[in-house]
Amino acid sequence: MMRVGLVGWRGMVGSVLMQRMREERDFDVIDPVFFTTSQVGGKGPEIGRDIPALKDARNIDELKAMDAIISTQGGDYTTEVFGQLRAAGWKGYWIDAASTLRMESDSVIILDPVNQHVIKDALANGGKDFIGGNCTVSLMLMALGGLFRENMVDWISAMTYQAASGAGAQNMRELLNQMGETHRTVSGLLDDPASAILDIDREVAGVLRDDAFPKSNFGVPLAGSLIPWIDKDLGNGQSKEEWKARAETNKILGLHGDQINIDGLCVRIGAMRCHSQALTVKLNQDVPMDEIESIIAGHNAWVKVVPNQKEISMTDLTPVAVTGTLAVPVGRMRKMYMGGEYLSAFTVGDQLLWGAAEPLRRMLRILVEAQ
Ligand SMILES: NC(=O)C1=CN([C@@H]2O[C@H](COP(=O)(O)OP(=O)(O)OC[C@H]3O[C@@H](n4cnc5c(N)ncnc54)[C@H](OP(=O)(O)O)[C@@H]3O)[C@@H](O)[C@H]2O)C=CC1
Ligand SMILES: N[C@@H](CC(=O)OP(=O)(O)O)C(=O)O
Repeated sequence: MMRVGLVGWRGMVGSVLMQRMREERDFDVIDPVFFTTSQVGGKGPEIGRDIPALKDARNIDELKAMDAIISTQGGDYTTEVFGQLRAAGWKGYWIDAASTLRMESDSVIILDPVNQHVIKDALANGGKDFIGGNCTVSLMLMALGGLFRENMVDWISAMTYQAASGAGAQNMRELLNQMGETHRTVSGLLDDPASAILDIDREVAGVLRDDAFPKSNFGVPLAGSLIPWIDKDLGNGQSKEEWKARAETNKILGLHGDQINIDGLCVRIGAMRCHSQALTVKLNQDVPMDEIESIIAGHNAWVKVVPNQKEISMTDLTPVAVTGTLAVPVGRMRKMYMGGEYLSAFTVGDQLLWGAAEPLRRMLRILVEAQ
């Protein structure tokens, strides 16, 4: 059995990974070794059998004994350890959720329902570094994979509505604290049916703008508001999150020279762990809607076409409907006034599942099956 080192398993992405690996009985087909940066000698996660005490995630000799390592520990850890490991002659497979190595020429960005061919080619050519994609990009490709497979996409504009979880566990907590604090301020007025809504609104605006409002993680209020910037400022008017859409999509699809243009605006909203995106797709040709829907629906087992009707869009095409599931609904699809080649679509996906953990465990399965 492959000896697989797991680093970052108790973090938020790592915990979702552990849950999925237990559900899919992945631990039955590997020999797992759990690492930590802070609790060496401590107890690892429950996987249904005895496992050794936690090993030191900075001990290169211990890491070198692994056939594969999955890291959900974060980019700083990857930066610190990966180079040392390779320099020490380690030839194992490195599977990582962090963005650090994504655009390296030796790396493949993994999303096997979309790019199994790219992954298989890399393995056949001795590829060892398999990196999970940006959550927003992976979820967009899971939704529209059929259009890409049929080479129907000319360009896409993506307007995103990204959940607090993308910023980390502390940010999810902060969002809830912000919601609670906001409600607390006006709960007396809310209880009084005779109170004026504009008085309530004034109180809410006051608390959101108060210096004491809990915002140390986001820097600004997210509850009752939004944040129209995610990740670094690239200095050209674009955020790094926006830059990833084109760069990563083309790499995932194995296209060279950024053949497909994708650009847009990335916005943080007060959802917990589902990212949503409003997409304008410029098709290469005017294809009838029923054909488009069947191409999209037939691409993978998780994408679900939601009819473009009010009721079902409100129930099935939301973060609340999708959270904690692998389903990737795509709906609000119609041709736009601009012409038959312009398709509008809206999609939602759990950014901790397909957006982070799921592609990693599936890559491990691909490696196990290739043994
Ligand atoms: N959040 C996201 O949406 C996405 C994140 N990623 C990548 O995954 C990386 C990890 O993200 P995320 O899982 O959110 O990070 P977390 O902060 O939840 O966990 C990272 C590490 O922090 C340590 N840690 C310290 N205190 C605690 C605690 N109280 N509970 C749990 N862990 C603790 C653990 O390491 P130890 O056991 O060694 O102390 C853990 O593995 C990111 O840096 C990013 O590179 C990728 C895609 C999406
Ligand atoms: N930046 C994403 C989360 C993330 O971790 O992205 P990346 O893996 O590309 O750094 C978000 O904030 O929603």
